[in-house]
Amino acid sequence: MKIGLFFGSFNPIHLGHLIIAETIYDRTDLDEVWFVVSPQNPLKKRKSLIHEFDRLRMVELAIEDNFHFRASDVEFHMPRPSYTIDTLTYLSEQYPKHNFSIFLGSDNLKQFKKWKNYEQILEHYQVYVYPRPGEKVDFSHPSIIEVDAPLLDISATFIREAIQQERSVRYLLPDAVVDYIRDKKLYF
Ligand SMILES: Nc1ncnc2c1ncn2[C@@H]1O[C@H](COP(=O)(O)OP(=O)(O)OP(=O)(O)O)[C@@H](O)[C@H]1O
Ligand SMILES: O=C(O)c1ccc[n+]([C@@H]2O[C@H](COP(=O)([O-])O)[C@@H](O)[C@H]2O)c1
Repeated sequence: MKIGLFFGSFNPIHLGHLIIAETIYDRTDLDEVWFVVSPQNPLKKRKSLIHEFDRLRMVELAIEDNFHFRASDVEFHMPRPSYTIDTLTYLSEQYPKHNFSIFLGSDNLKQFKKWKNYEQILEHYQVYVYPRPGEKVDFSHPSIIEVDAPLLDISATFIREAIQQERSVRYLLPDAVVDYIRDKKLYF
Protein backbone atom coordinates (compact mmCIF):
# COMPACT_ATOMS: atom_id res chain seq x y z
CA MET A 1 0.00 0.00 0.00
CA LYS A 2 1.14 3.53 -0.78
CA ILE A 3 0.41 5.93 2.06
CA GLY A 4 0.70 9.73 1.99
CA LEU A 5 1.37 11.09 5.48
CA PHE A 6 0.03 14.54 6.19
CA PHE A 7 1.73 15.70 9.39
CA GLY A 8 0.37 18.73 11.16
CA SER A 9 -0.61 20.50 14.33
CA PHE A 10 -4.17 20.76 12.93
CA ASN A 11 -4.99 23.50 15.46
CA PRO A 12 -7.66 23.23 14.07
CA ILE A 13 -7.96 21.24 10.82
CA HIS A 14 -9.46 23.45 8.07
CA LEU A 15 -10.74 23.14 4.52
CA GLY A 16 -7.26 24.01 3.18
CA HIS A 17 -5.90 20.80 4.70
CA LEU A 18 -8.75 18.75 3.22
CA ILE A 19 -8.34 20.25 -0.25
CA ILE A 20 -4.57 19.64 -0.15
CA ALA A 21 -5.04 16.01 0.89
CA GLU A 22 -7.72 15.33 -1.71
CA THR A 23 -5.76 17.05 -4.50
CA ILE A 24 -2.56 15.11 -3.85
CA TYR A 25 -4.49 11.85 -3.41
CA ASP A 26 -6.28 12.46 -6.71
CA ARG A 27 -3.12 13.19 -8.69
CA THR A 28 -1.01 10.30 -7.43
CA ASP A 29 -1.32 6.55 -7.06
CA LEU A 30 -1.57 6.79 -3.26
CA ASP A 31 -3.99 4.31 -1.68
CA GLU A 32 -4.61 6.32 1.48
CA VAL A 33 -3.80 9.59 3.23
CA TRP A 34 -3.11 9.49 6.96
CA PHE A 35 -3.48 12.73 8.90
CA VAL A 36 -0.84 12.50 11.63
CA VAL A 37 -1.67 14.86 14.49
CA SER A 38 1.55 16.19 16.03
CA PRO A 39 1.37 17.00 19.76
CA GLN A 40 4.27 19.47 19.51
CA ASN A 41 5.96 20.91 16.42
CA PRO A 42 9.69 21.25 17.34
CA LEU A 43 9.87 24.69 15.70
CA LYS A 44 6.63 26.26 17.00
CA LYS A 45 5.87 27.25 20.58
CA ARG A 46 2.27 28.37 20.89
CA LYS A 47 0.12 29.30 23.86
CA SER A 48 -2.95 28.75 21.70
CA LEU A 49 -2.14 25.09 21.02
CA ILE A 50 -5.11 23.17 22.38
CA HIS A 51 -4.96 19.61 23.72
CA GLU A 52 -4.02 17.00 21.14
CA PHE A 53 -7.10 14.89 21.92
CA ASP A 54 -9.33 17.76 20.76
CA ARG A 55 -7.22 18.29 17.64
CA LEU A 56 -7.40 14.58 16.83
CA ARG A 57 -11.17 14.48 17.37
CA MET A 58 -11.64 17.42 14.99
CA VAL A 59 -9.55 15.62 12.35
CA GLU A 60 -11.70 12.51 12.81
CA LEU A 61 -14.89 14.56 12.41
CA ALA A 62 -13.51 16.33 9.34
CA ILE A 63 -12.57 13.17 7.44
CA GLU A 64 -15.24 10.71 8.55
CA ASP A 65 -17.05 10.72 5.19
CA ASN A 66 -13.88 10.05 3.18
CA PHE A 67 -12.98 6.37 3.08
CA HIS A 68 -9.39 6.90 1.82
CA PHE A 69 -8.48 9.30 4.67
CA ARG A 70 -7.43 8.16 8.16
CA ALA A 71 -6.48 9.96 11.38
CA SER A 72 -3.36 8.86 13.24
CA ASP A 73 -2.41 9.43 16.88
CA VAL A 74 0.92 7.64 16.49
CA GLU A 75 2.90 10.67 17.75
CA PHE A 76 0.86 10.79 20.99
CA HIS A 77 2.85 7.78 22.16
CA MET A 78 6.25 9.11 21.12
CA PRO A 79 8.73 11.52 22.78
CA ARG A 80 8.01 15.28 22.50
CA PRO A 81 8.59 17.40 20.48
CA SER A 82 7.39 15.51 17.42
CA TYR A 83 10.31 14.90 15.07
CA THR A 84 9.04 13.71 11.70
CA ILE A 85 12.03 11.47 10.92
CA ASP A 86 11.46 9.53 14.14
CA THR A 87 7.80 8.95 13.29
CA LEU A 88 8.66 7.96 9.72
CA THR A 89 11.23 5.47 10.98
CA TYR A 90 8.78 4.04 13.50
CA LEU A 91 5.95 3.70 10.96
CA SER A 92 8.26 2.15 8.36
CA GLU A 93 9.29 -0.48 10.92
CA GLN A 94 5.70 -1.08 12.04
CA TYR A 95 4.39 -1.41 8.49
CA PRO A 96 7.24 -2.89 6.42
CA LYS A 97 4.97 -3.55 3.43
CA HIS A 98 3.73 0.05 3.19
CA ASN A 99 5.47 2.70 1.15
CA PHE A 100 5.28 6.10 2.87
CA SER A 101 5.55 9.59 1.42
CA ILE A 102 4.87 12.94 3.11
CA PHE A 103 2.95 16.13 2.32
CA LEU A 104 4.18 19.62 3.17
CA GLY A 105 2.92 23.12 2.58
CA SER A 106 5.58 25.31 0.96
CA ASP A 107 5.92 27.37 4.19
CA ASN A 108 7.30 24.29 5.89
CA LEU A 109 9.67 23.54 3.00
CA LYS A 110 11.26 26.98 3.52
CA GLN A 111 12.56 25.91 6.93
CA PHE A 112 13.02 22.26 6.02
CA LYS A 113 16.81 22.39 6.49
CA LYS A 114 16.18 23.05 10.22
CA TRP A 115 14.32 19.75 10.58
CA LYS A 116 16.01 16.88 12.37
CA ASN A 117 17.91 14.71 9.84
CA TYR A 118 16.16 16.28 6.87
CA GLU A 119 18.64 14.66 4.47
CA GLN A 120 17.52 11.27 5.74
CA ILE A 121 13.88 12.18 5.05
CA LEU A 122 14.78 13.15 1.47
CA GLU A 123 16.88 10.04 0.99
CA HIS A 124 14.09 7.63 1.91
CA TYR A 125 10.76 9.36 1.31
CA GLN A 126 9.04 11.26 -1.47
CA VAL A 127 7.90 14.73 -0.41
CA TYR A 128 4.87 16.33 -2.05
CA VAL A 129 4.87 20.10 -1.62
CA TYR A 130 1.64 22.06 -1.89
CA PRO A 131 2.15 25.78 -2.75
CA ARG A 132 1.10 28.38 -0.20
CA PRO A 133 0.48 32.08 -0.89
CA GLY A 134 3.68 34.10 -0.42
CA GLU A 135 5.81 31.00 0.21
CA LYS A 136 7.85 30.41 -2.94
CA VAL A 137 9.60 27.04 -3.19
CA ASP A 138 13.33 27.48 -3.76
CA PHE A 139 14.47 24.04 -2.67
CA SER A 140 14.95 21.48 -5.37
CA HIS A 141 15.74 17.81 -4.81
CA PRO A 142 14.84 14.64 -6.73
CA SER A 143 12.59 13.54 -3.84
CA ILE A 144 10.60 16.79 -3.82
CA ILE A 145 7.55 16.99 -6.07
CA GLU A 146 5.82 20.35 -6.36
CA VAL A 147 2.08 20.05 -6.77
CA ASP A 148 0.58 22.45 -9.29
CA ALA A 149 -2.73 23.38 -7.68
CA PRO A 150 -4.81 26.41 -6.65
CA LEU A 151 -3.39 28.56 -3.86
CA LEU A 152 -5.49 28.45 -0.70
CA ASP A 153 -5.24 31.55 1.45
CA ILE A 154 -6.53 29.97 4.64
CA SER A 155 -4.70 29.21 7.87
CA ALA A 156 -5.43 27.89 11.34
CA THR A 157 -4.02 31.15 12.74
CA PHE A 158 -6.64 33.20 10.88
CA ILE A 159 -9.38 30.85 12.11
CA ARG A 160 -8.24 30.99 15.76
CA GLU A 161 -8.17 34.79 15.64
CA ALA A 162 -11.61 34.96 14.04
CA ILE A 163 -13.08 32.71 16.76
CA GLN A 164 -11.52 34.82 19.48
CA GLN A 165 -13.04 37.94 17.95
CA GLU A 166 -16.40 36.16 17.65
CA ARG A 167 -16.40 36.38 13.85
CA SER A 168 -17.90 33.62 11.71
CA VAL A 169 -15.67 30.75 10.59
CA ARG A 170 -18.46 28.98 8.74
CA TYR A 171 -17.26 27.50 5.39
CA LEU A 172 -13.61 27.69 6.49
CA LEU A 173 -14.00 24.44 8.42
CA PRO A 174 -16.33 21.45 8.07
CA ASP A 175 -19.63 22.08 9.91
CA ALA A 176 -18.96 19.24 12.36
CA VAL A 177 -15.69 20.91 13.38
CA VAL A 178 -17.37 24.31 13.78
CA ASP A 179 -19.95 22.64 16.06
CA TYR A 180 -17.25 20.85 18.08
CA ILE A 181 -15.33 24.11 18.63
CA ARG A 182 -18.50 25.91 19.70
CA ASP A 183 -19.71 23.10 22.00
CA LYS A 184 -16.34 22.80 23.76
CA LYS A 185 -15.71 26.57 23.72
CA LEU A 186 -12.28 26.13 22.14
CA TYR A 187 -9.99 29.05 21.15
CA PHE A 188 -12.05 31.65 23.05
N1 LIG B 1 -3.43 27.05 2.98
C1 LIG B 1 -2.42 26.19 2.92
N2 LIG B 1 -1.71 26.03 1.78
C2 LIG B 1 -0.68 25.14 1.73
N3 LIG B 1 -0.27 24.37 2.76
C3 LIG B 1 -0.94 24.49 3.91
C4 LIG B 1 -2.05 25.39 4.05
N4 LIG B 1 -2.53 25.28 5.33
C5 LIG B 1 -1.75 24.36 5.94
N5 LIG B 1 -0.80 23.89 5.11
C6 LIG B 1 0.20 22.85 5.40
O1 LIG B 1 -0.45 21.83 6.14
C7 LIG B 1 0.44 21.28 7.14
C8 LIG B 1 -0.19 21.37 8.51
O2 LIG B 1 -0.40 22.74 8.75
P1 LIG B 1 -0.90 23.35 10.12
O3 LIG B 1 -1.72 22.36 10.86
O4 LIG B 1 0.23 23.98 10.84
O5 LIG B 1 -1.90 24.49 9.55
P2 LIG B 1 -1.65 26.05 9.44
O6 LIG B 1 -2.88 26.62 8.82
O7 LIG B 1 -0.34 26.32 8.77
O8 LIG B 1 -1.57 26.43 11.00
P3 LIG B 1 -1.03 27.74 11.75
O9 LIG B 1 -1.68 28.93 11.12
O10 LIG B 1 -1.45 27.48 13.17
O11 LIG B 1 0.49 27.74 11.60
C9 LIG B 1 1.75 22.06 6.99
O12 LIG B 1 2.62 21.32 6.15
C10 LIG B 1 1.31 23.36 6.31
O13 LIG B 1 2.37 23.90 5.54
O1 LIG C 1 11.14 16.89 12.46
C1 LIG C 1 11.35 18.10 12.62
O2 LIG C 1 12.45 18.57 12.96
C2 LIG C 1 10.18 19.04 12.38
C3 LIG C 1 10.34 20.43 12.42
C4 LIG C 1 9.23 21.25 12.19
C5 LIG C 1 7.98 20.67 11.94
N1 LIG C 1 7.88 19.33 11.92
C6 LIG C 1 6.56 18.71 11.70
O3 LIG C 1 5.93 19.29 10.59
C7 LIG C 1 4.52 19.16 10.74
C8 LIG C 1 3.85 20.44 10.34
O4 LIG C 1 3.84 21.29 11.44
P1 LIG C 1 2.74 22.42 11.60
O5 LIG C 1 2.88 22.87 13.03
O6 LIG C 1 3.12 23.47 10.60
O7 LIG C 1 1.45 21.79 11.35
C9 LIG C 1 4.29 18.72 12.18
O8 LIG C 1 4.01 17.35 12.17
C10 LIG C 1 5.62 18.97 12.85
O9 LIG C 1 5.92 18.09 13.92
C11 LIG C 1 8.92 18.52 12.14
